[in-house]
Amino acid sequence: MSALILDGKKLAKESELQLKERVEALKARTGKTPILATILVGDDPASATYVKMKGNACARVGMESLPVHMPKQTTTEELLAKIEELNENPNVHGILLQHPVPRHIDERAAFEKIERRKDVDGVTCLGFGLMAMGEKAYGSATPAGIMRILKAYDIPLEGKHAVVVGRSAILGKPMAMMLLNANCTVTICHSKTKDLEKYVGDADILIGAVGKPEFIKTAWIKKGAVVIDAGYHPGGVGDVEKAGLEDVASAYTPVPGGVGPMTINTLIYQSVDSGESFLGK
Ligand SMILES: Nc1nc(=O)c2c([nH]1)NC[C@@H]1CN(c3ccc(C(=O)N[C@@H](CCC(=O)O)C(=O)O)cc3)C=[N+]21
Repeated sequence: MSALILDGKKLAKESELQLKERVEALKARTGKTPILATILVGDDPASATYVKMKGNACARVGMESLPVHMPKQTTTEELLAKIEELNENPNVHGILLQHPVPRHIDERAAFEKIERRKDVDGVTCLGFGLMAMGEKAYGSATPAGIMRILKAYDIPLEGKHAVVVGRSAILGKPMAMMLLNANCTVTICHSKTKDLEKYVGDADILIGAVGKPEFIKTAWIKKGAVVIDAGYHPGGVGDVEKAGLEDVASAYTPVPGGVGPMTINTLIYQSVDSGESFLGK
């Protein structure tokens, strides 16, 4: 059986063409460019790579990024002060704080400091709460990107059993709320779940969001399920076992080339939207 490949890389490319036009139109109208500030604290090489990829994506659509690199010994207070400064900078329309920050920093406090209108990565409690209530807010980039993939491929969601494996603040939890808002019946599984295989085996839509390489085994998955893999591990390994996946899934996101590119694209998409709302459509 050959499963449908949910090609996030292709969708992100297509979206970039549209965003480029919107940015050009905004520039023509206002003489200004949307600007995304990207904050990297410390020098984790993987995080540095992701932040660089986000800056490159800004450039491809004609936006600017304002990279802020802070040393690993930065205190919570120093980070909060930097975010406050970016909140007050009228030229900055979006703020990304790359997760994870060094352990001694209060990451939640830092996320919460981001002004609501500039929370284009959807990491604040207020943004989460509004989204969960079905109000307008920028969604957390990875789950919002996943929803855009499901929509682009017309994957039916209503009444389907969606199983989210993982419950992190910027992935599993918002993912569950987005799927619930799309009328899925949602189960959230996590490290303390007993009989994980049973839940995974009942999923029509399976979301791997645990952050453990190939933790979810192909043998557990129901025939015909739609499998979304939000895991990213060295060597192009996801949270879902690769071997045999295309024989059991009806559709799946590849790693790489699936959720990752749409995570970045969603950040850019929401940044362009924010730029438009600050500068005037
Ligand atoms: N505040 C915050 N927001 C995030 O959205 C966020 C974050 N922190 N911290 C880390 C995770 C991870 N993440 C990825 C983004 C793109 C790829 C991606 O595009 N990967 C390529 C492969 C890239 C490569 O390794 O060459 C792909 O899947 O095709 C992966 C991972 C965003 N995250």
